[in-house]
Amino acid sequence: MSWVVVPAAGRGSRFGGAVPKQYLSLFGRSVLHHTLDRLARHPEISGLVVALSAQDAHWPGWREMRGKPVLRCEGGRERADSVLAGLRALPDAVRERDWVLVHDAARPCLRQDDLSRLLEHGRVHGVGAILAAPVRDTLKRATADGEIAGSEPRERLWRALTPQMFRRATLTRALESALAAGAAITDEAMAVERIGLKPLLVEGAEDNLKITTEADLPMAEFLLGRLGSEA
Ligand SMILES: Nc1ccn([C@@H]2O[C@H](COP(=O)(O)OP(=O)(O)OP(=O)(O)O)[C@@H](O)[C@H]2O)c(=O)n1
Ligand SMILES: C[C@](O)(CO)[C@H](O)COP(=O)(O)O
Repeated sequence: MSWVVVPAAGRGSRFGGAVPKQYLSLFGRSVLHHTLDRLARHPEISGLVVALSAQDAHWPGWREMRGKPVLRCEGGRERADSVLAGLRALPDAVRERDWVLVHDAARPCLRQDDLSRLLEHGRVHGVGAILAAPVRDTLKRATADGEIAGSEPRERLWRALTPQMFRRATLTRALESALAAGAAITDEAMAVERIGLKPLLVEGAEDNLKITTEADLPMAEFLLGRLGSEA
């Protein structure tokens, strides 16, 4: 059984609008509710820690989801600060070598079988693992003027998704080191790579969408509707 840290303290500046995107409605419930519900639904998830903005005026105060405990903590300036705060807010019962997952609040379309596969392969591999999707488009590098400077070979290029899973102590120390060094960390794996470890890539569904811009919300609604009460 594993706990999940859910970074939900972002402002959604790329999305825009007065309400942070994690609180926008999909089928009458917030994005965040859908995300927490999909995590809590999985039999191997034992609890959730949600990192919230200090200015969060929308948090409904959930204390449990599907009978599993929901704790909250104050997030930080960057996503990595929020994740570290969440790790520090985990119950003492979560031991240093226990596996902990991190999953974006803005990803409500997580599939149960993807979560199962991540847990299975991550535990076997032993260092840590992330859900990811292979790049399927040709990638171009741009000049400052928006012209094509060159094409990047896409062999062995993957898009990092979440959840990402690591042992509590490994991720805590890796994030503390990265933040102390002022390193730009946009996912947990980067912090762990930085200390010389090689987490495993576990292929996940392309529809594990991160709601980032306005165009993503109707897409998330379509994908969530298609998942239904799925797996
Ligand atoms: N200081 C931060 C920044 C982001 N997040 C969370 O990290 C996830 C992924 O981040 P992103 O999609 O970038 O969300 P925002 O930071 O809100 O978006 P933007 O960068 O457009 O402001 C989101 O669930 C967001 O709430 C967080 O907990 N703490
Ligand atoms: C963690 C992540 O979702 C993996 O792709 C991504 O790095 C988050 O980036 P954001 O700019 O904080 O949304």
